[in-house]
Amino acid sequence: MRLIIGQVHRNVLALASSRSCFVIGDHLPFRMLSMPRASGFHQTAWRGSQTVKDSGSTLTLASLEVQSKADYVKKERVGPRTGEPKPSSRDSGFSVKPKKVSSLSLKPAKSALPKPPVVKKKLKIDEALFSASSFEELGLPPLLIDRLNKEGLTSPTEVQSASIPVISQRHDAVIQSYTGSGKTLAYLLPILSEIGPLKRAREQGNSEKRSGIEAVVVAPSRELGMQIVREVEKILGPDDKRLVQQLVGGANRSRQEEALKKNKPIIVVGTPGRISEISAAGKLQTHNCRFLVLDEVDQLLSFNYREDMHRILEHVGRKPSTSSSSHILGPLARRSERQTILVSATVPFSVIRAARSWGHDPVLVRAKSVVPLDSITVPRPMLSQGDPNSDSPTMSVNQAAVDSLPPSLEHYYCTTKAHHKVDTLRRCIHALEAETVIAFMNNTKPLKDVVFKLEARGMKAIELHGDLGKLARSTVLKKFKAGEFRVLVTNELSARGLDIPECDLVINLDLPTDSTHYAHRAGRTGRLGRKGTVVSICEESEAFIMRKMRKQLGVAIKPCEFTEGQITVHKEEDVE
Ligand SMILES: Nc1ncnc2c1ncn2[C@@H]1O[C@H](COP(=O)(O)OP(=O)(O)OP(=O)(O)O)[C@@H](O)[C@H]1O
Repeated sequence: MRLIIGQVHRNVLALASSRSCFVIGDHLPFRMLSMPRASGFHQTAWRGSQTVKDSGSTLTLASLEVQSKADYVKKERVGPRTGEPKPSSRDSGFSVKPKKVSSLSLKPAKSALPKPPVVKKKLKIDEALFSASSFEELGLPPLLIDRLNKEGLTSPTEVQSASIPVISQRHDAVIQSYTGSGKTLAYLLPILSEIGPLKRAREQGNSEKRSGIEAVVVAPSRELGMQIVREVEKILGPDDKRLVQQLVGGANRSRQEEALKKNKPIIVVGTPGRISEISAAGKLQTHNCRFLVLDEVDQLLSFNYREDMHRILEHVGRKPSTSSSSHILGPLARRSERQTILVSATVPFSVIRAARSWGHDPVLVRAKSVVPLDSITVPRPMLSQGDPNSDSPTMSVNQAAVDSLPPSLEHYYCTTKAHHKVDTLRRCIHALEAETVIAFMNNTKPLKDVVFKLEARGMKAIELHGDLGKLARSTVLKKFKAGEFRVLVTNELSARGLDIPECDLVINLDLPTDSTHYAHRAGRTGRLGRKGTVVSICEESEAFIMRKMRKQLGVAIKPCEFTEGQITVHKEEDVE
């Protein structure tokens, strides 16, 4: 066995000892790397006491012995003018349903009365995700475990159980696990075990004295960057939260530079542009840095970030493997200089290749497996059998999306004319009785129009895009998370990393450009094993794209329509 991973929970960490066990061979798709997911996940998530529609040629999930909120028939009154169904309460095990603005009113109702407090529903988390061991078993320091317990975090998710020992053993790692599975803490916890006030006590004579920034976390968007900062702050606690510094774009740069000087943070989290800007100005000293994390690495390695990422990779930690002494001292010495951790739900082969060239004995960590990257070979396109387009260079990108989706998600698509999309969106939200909805479009301009149309029909909606300032963006998110708006209409900006646990429906008002983008958008719902539904609304001429994505992602994306306040799921043959 080439790698020693240390004391790890037996059921969780399956370290590949030979290439033949886990290799992605020419005929073995990428997904074969992982062990089977938590069983029964998908089906149990939908058990409820719903009435199921069963109608002749129409296939319902009940006929497949899977119950879904999509299937229950609701005896809803239909609005006299809009023909729109009235929302009814849902028997779904959710705690409380906040009252939404009636869909019958054509204009948003303005009332002089004080606003009733928004009661947010709680979506249930699937316990199968926590089949793994306790934080104690993973060897985290007691102080850190105390802090986690105070935050209500008592057991690690599967990907955390797999990652924490690997990172603690100083391996460079690529962490791949589906959206909402807890990847942020999967890398933050072992890092915070090694640096700062919560770190584990070192054996006598083995204490490394370090000062300055010890970890740099890079994320592609301000929102994701700030979300990671908040996670670190929560763990560090109020007295030590100054030890994490945000370096995101759009915020005041000189204030960030002052804070770096004054607070002497041990960890910085930021966007590539701002980190490299401050580094180039000589205000960010990262030579002693022990950890470099690239969150959403496949996006960070895209052309847009090339120059900034180049600088970051050159300046964070000492350059690996170039000095003659590091050659003499061997891989262990080089390894101590910087640990590189790459994270995403979608890992194309380009990331594996990059990780190999930056890392020392790097491993690929997934929820139930850890394999040396050396054992991974270029995957053959998934669609090679019988697909004439299978040699297209985009295939490796599509391949990356496999296993990126939470198993608790339901996927549908429906077709409509372009000018009826917003109407279909409204019908869909009512039929599924969704309360916290993220609707994605491809461009910024039409977002406002959609918001206007929804508001005009009494559905509280707000837009989020990159043209808004940093403050406006964070205000929008705060209000949406607080339940002040039912629909967030947004673009690709919100597709990655955004964690809004209450989100129960994602809608694609424009189809995503490929299955990787589909996966990240879809992953905004169904977080941490909660229920979630994804509906793509497209034109008839685009339906083939959905069928293609279904193949590429390896999930059922069922054709459906929304009529009379309910969803009707079709057999695929009905629409072909
Ligand atoms: N062990 C745990 N116990 C309870 N909640 C957890 C645990 N770990 C993470 N969470 C919560 O789960 C949610 C999802 O975590 P996170 O955002 O890290 O997922 P992710 O895998 O990075 O998703 P994405 O790929 O979309 O970025 C967050 O709200 C986080 O606070």
